[in-house]
Amino acid sequence: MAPDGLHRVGKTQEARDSVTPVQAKLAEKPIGLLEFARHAGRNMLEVIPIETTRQTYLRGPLNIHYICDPEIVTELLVGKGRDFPKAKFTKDIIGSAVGNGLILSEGQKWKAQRRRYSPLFAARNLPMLAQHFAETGMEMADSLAEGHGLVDAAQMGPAATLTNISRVMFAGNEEVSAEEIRVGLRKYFEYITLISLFDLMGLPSWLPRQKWFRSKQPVTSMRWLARQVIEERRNENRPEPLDFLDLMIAALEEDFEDIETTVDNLLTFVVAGHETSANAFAWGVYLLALHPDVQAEIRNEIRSVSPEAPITYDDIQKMPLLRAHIRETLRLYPSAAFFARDAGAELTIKGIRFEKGDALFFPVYSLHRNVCLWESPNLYRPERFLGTTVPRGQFIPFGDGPRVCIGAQYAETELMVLMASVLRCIVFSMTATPVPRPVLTFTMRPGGPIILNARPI
Ligand code: HEM
Repeated sequence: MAPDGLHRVGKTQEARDSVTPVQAKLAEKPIGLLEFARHAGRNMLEVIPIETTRQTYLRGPLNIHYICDPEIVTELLVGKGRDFPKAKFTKDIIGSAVGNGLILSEGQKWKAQRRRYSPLFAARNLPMLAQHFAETGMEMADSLAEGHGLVDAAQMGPAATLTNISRVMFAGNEEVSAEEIRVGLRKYFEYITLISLFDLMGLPSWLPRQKWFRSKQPVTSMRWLARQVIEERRNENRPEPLDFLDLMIAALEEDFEDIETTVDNLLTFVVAGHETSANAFAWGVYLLALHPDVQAEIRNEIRSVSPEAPITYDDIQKMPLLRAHIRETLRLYPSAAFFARDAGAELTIKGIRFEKGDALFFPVYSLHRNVCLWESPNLYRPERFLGTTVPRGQFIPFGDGPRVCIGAQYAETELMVLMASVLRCIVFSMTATPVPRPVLTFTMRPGGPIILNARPI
């Protein structure tokens, strides 16, 4: 323990602080509505004012509020504003892909679904899910060991989390092949990544969107595939749940949910859980390549717990440094870098007045790098999350309150198992290829390839 009570990891703090991980380019000057629409569809980070990293509250144009004050964040997400609906534009953007599932539904419909699905994500199911994640992790480690050379971290993440989804949600079907699912999911993700400018501008939903012309075929096919998978598994009548889909079907049988809502939720979990975890994995590997000293310490931690056998849920409970690394990764690169609510009623918090209908923006990227809240916010310091508690509302990669991410523990388990499986036998290092800035469309992802060296030990 260092004299100031903080853990220090690896080399001297100064040596590590000399490297600043890549940052987003936020808007340096106020942006008009047309410019907003032009940039937002390409990269939403470009329209978030840079002041949001220097002050904790900013009044935007029209009825927009940018909120980075932890107390206001908490009051809006957990306190008086907790029932405010998701922003209408979120629904316009992803509604056609995920329907009225858990992410987008409101009121009684949302409550019933949250009650139904919460037990699926409970801690008791995580060891079973971890087994599937470990299988993917071992395969990834083997293929990296064989490849012996340059890798694109931005591609490794999506490949691994897509395999995990196929394993825990679509596995074991005879009628629908794994290849069909893989191709279907890829096209489906291409479709939802195309955020429509009109959606962001809040124009009427009957105006044509660019993505309509790209055809809704991927969504229709994916819904059809999901329905097939559910029906087929339902007919199997498995005595015990072996994966996530079994758990969903048990909920369907016990609670008489209609099958279309189950399809909505299967796709909701696929959408919410694939790209988010994939990006975190990519950024996490990049940060460790940038900080070889921390990488070596984490590797020692993993190997002292489990040198060879598949990583289990119990194993990752004994890896505090790896957990701190995942949290620091999600602070610097929160996959959900921005989310929003529409004020459902008039409310005053800390002297700031929110009118009914106002747009409440939570620019998580800026909150997590705000100079008023964090020491050296742009530097990678996993020890921030070792033995210290961050004030509520200051670190919200998974949101907070009743609509907090239902998959938060699933995601942390997935990320830790994948990282542990790979890091204990592969060393990542930087190359001369520049690292792209983050880009935010549906989630915040690397704006291009992150080329690293991967060397087996
Ligand atoms: C690193 C990975 C992940 C991140 C950063 C993340 C982030 C978030 C955030 C910030 C929210 C709240 C949004 C809001 O309040 O408007 C959310 C909600 C949600 N997430 Fe995640 N998520 C991740 C992984 C997952 C996974 C793996 C699943 C499922 C398998 C999932 C399913 C959901 C669902 C269903 C909701 C909506 C919950 C509700 O409204 O009741 N997420 N996520």
